[in-house]
Amino acid sequence: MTLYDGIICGGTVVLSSGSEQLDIGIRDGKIAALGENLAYSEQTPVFNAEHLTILPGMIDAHVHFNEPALGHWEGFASGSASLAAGGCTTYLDMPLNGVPPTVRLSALKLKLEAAAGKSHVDYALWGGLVPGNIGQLEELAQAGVIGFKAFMSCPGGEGEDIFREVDDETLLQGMKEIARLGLVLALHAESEEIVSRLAAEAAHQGKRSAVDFIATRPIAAEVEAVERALRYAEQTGCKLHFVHISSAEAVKVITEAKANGLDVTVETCPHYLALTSEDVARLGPVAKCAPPIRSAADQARLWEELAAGRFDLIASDHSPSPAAMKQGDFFEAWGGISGAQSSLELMLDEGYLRRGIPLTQLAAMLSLAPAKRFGLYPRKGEIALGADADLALVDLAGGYTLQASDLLYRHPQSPYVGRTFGCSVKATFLRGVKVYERGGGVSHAAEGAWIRHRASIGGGLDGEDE
Ligand SMILES: NC(=O)N[C@H]1NC(=O)NC1=O
Ligand SMILES: [Zn+2]
Ligand SMILES: [Zn+2]
Repeated sequence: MTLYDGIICGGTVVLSSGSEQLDIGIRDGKIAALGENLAYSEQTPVFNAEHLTILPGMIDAHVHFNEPALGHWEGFASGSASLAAGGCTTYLDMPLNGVPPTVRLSALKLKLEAAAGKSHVDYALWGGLVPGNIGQLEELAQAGVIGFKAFMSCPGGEGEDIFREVDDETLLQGMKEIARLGLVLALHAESEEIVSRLAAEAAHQGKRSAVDFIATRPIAAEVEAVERALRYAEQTGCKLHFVHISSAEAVKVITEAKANGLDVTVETCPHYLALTSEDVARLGPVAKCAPPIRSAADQARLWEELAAGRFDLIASDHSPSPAAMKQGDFFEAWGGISGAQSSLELMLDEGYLRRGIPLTQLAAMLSLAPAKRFGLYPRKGEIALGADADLALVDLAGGYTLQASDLLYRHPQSPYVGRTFGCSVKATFLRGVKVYERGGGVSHAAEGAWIRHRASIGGGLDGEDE
């Protein structure tokens, strides 16, 4: 009889080819068997997943966990616990808003030290492209960052050693270097010229409301930045990934660039799909982010783009701050939404239950595409023989209303508190080990490991990658 370390029985398993009712046999943290009525011994631990749907664990390509230095905003322990509770098994931590930002090798080492032994799920790290650090990119790539991130508009934050937006020359030369290194450049695409001018005008006119803030960051600012970056990509051959795209207009431009042969991918976030500008006005700064959340009509067009398959991936852009910074004047408040724990449930609720978008299509955006784009595939990204047994077990009929006390963030704030979901994550498995079960919470052990970009294994830095 085949021996397994564990079996998950009777769930509806979302494969890349469609959903099937299958047992999953796990050995050495990997998926060792997928089949009906797998045979196992009396000693084998069994998790009964009848009535549950099993998706590949989400890979959240975009979180800000703030360590080193700003662990009181969010940390690896609390942030990763919230992800585990939300069905996410791997995350990609952005090179900001911790201090120092991950823009040189010494900072990457500090980031790794801050993360070691604290994460409940696996993680990979982004490096940053900022003015003056092009000479540092190669070392970061060799050490195993999964790509680089740059801001085309001011990222906010205060202090000396903080992440800064790129000027056009840095962007162009940085793209040349990143093309040479063969990695992807992720871009926050908003035109600094447009948004800073509009913000100054609004301040001058005493405009302070949520609606005023949204008007300072128009869709045109996103489209202009996207178009400029695509021109540079054409010149340099650099692979691009547009993070948190908020408008169908920008998607259209990116789709055309893909058709012209550019290697470019596009992400959106659940908040652009689940909230509208009216919600932002009602909720206040807890729903402030950049680019801002747009009108109901704009949101409907985003869903059309998503249903048509024109978004490559979905990520949370979890960018929290202490509660005091998410209150008061809308323009002064921190820009960033806490959403890490709710991404998968929001996409299943709004995408599958309400709009009938197939589970396989959602899983492709939530897991497979990020794994492929950022060098984690085939180890991660889908439920397949030989892959890590990273799984989200979901009850698609098990609705609930989110309470602040459900949130595992460092600061339990979220624009989704009070929202009723039609489904819920019941359990999360990381490399075959149950790390979360609804009602029982997140396991004490923090066994999440650093995963380096596949192409860098054997490169510069001694890591924990197995
Ligand atoms: N600095 C930072 O995390 N900014 C993020 N927050 C947000 O709302 N958009 C971002 O890019
Ligand atoms: Zn951003
Ligand atoms: Zn971000």
